[in-house]
Amino acid sequence: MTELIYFMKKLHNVAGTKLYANFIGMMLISSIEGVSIYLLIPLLGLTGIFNLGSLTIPFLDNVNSIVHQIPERIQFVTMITLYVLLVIGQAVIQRNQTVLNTRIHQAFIRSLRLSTYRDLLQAEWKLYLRTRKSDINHILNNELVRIIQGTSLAMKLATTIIFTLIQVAFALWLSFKLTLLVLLCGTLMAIFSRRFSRRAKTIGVETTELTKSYIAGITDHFNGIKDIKTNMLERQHYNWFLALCKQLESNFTKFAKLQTGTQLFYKITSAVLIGLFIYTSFEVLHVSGGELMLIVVIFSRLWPKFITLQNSWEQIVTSIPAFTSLMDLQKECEEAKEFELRGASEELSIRMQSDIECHNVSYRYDLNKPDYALKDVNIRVPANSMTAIVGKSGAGKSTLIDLLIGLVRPESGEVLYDGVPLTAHNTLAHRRMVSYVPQDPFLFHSSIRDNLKLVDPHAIDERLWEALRFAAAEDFVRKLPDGLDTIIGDRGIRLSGGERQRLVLARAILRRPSILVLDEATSALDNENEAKVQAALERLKGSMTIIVIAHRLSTIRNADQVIVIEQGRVVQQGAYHQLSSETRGTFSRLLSYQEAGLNS
Ligand SMILES: Nc1ncnc2c1ncn2[C@@H]1O[C@H](COP(=O)(O)OP(=O)(O)OP(=O)(O)O)[C@@H](O)[C@H]1O
Repeated sequence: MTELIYFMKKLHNVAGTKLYANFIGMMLISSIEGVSIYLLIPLLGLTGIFNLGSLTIPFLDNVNSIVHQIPERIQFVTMITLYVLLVIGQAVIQRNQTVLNTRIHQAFIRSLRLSTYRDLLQAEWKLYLRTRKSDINHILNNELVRIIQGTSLAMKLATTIIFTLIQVAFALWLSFKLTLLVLLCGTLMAIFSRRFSRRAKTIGVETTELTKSYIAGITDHFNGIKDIKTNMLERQHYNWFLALCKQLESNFTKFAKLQTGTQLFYKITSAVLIGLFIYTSFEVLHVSGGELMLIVVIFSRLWPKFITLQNSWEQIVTSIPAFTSLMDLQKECEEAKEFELRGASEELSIRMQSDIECHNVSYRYDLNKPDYALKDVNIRVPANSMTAIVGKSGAGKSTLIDLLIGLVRPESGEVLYDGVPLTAHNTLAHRRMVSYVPQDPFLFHSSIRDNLKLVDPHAIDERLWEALRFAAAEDFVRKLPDGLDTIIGDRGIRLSGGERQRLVLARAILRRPSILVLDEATSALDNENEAKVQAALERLKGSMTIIVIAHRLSTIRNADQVIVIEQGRVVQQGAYHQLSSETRGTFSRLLSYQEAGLNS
């Protein structure tokens, strides 16, 4: 319930006065519907089906006296015209209200999408270390839709409640005892229906879990489709998918069964009650035909409202787990917030002058476990030089880079830029100096030009070619039929691994960073292209700080400094030739493994 109120408040903030207009529209539609049905009674009276004058009830007395003021020859036509006008009026209002309702809900979904997306962008890297990307996709796709459905239903429910109350008041005026009896039955039914609502909530939780698994599964499978195809894993994945689809089907069927079960229950009760009322009225109380008609009208107007209320409530309850998912994600984002997107400067404001240092830096991914990814690290990365970080797989190289660029914060110790400790306040200003090239480059399904201009939307073609030349990518781009306008596919799938790496390197250079970080960024290059990239990096030395992680040690021969990490600790630090001459050191061992053709 708290979740529902929270999102209704958000809806109110987005829609403002339009929400009231929408509400009034819904009320008008329901009122006209009610009035036009009650108008049928005098209409039927005029046809002579029963005698209006025989009824001694206030509403019909008033209507009767108004009807008798109309000249007799046009009474019937006037009543029919009034009825038709009311129905047309209702249809016109209905159309406008539907459009307004769509506008409100589209604005609301946009606002939720934008705020969630912004919160995610503003969150620290640590949020992404513990959250599955597919869960984020799931919330931004499925759960948002369920939230909109839930809030929309809540609005309708509020209108139904108000309208039911008006109808109850009206019905009480027409027949106090009968209405009281209907209300009593309704209350008993509502108490009995609580078990339906509890069941609806359980189904809702199951829906969230199943759709989450669905999105996670298909994301994983299609990310790893090459693995699936090359290892012939299609059958296993198909069987998994089949089982999940069956569970989803069963979940939706369960909800449909629940809803129709509630409806059936209410309808059966309604038939039994109406039968009982008619029997008692006719046989025991000996009421007239007109009053019996009234009983049927009241009952047929009021009772379906109880069914609608119960059904809407069940649907709202099933969407509550979606509300909770989004609220949890928002809370996590808020706790992990590292900056405010609005007003954030795009400038590469600072340039590093002296060095980056780590003072006794230790880091653990999981504070509840004893294993440190890095322990007591003390290093210095001088400005405008090339530093290489080497070590076995899992030694802690990428973690060290993440700490150096402020993506994660040390558990203890400090990272300093030009002697100033990196803090929550200045991290982003420093990170703007960095261009990072990962091992698995990130490219969009768009043209080469768009992918490059992502970092500098105003860059002219000449600068794009210059960056491509630098990254040894000019030749292959020129050979492509559409050159810079070539569409490169999902994550650049239409290019080779080496071509992708060179494109991302060109993009990194285009930014003219103060610090260039290459995390295994040349691993997919052949010897010729690697030599070209090395020569380019050599030219850059002196104008920017270059930090390189490389498994292939030949690529770091020109480094000014090599840092060797083993099991999270820095075990050697110095110039390439100095370290290679320390025969008992880790670096010499790594070198000899590679020379012998073994993997480190
Ligand atoms: N997101 C994570 N959650 C938990 N542990 C992690 C995470 N990322 C890395 N680790 C652990 O931290 C340690 C250091 O990992 P890191 O990725 O820094 O090694 P690396 O030297 O870069 O390895 P590689 O050369 O294989 O990329 C490893 O033991 C790894 O299992």
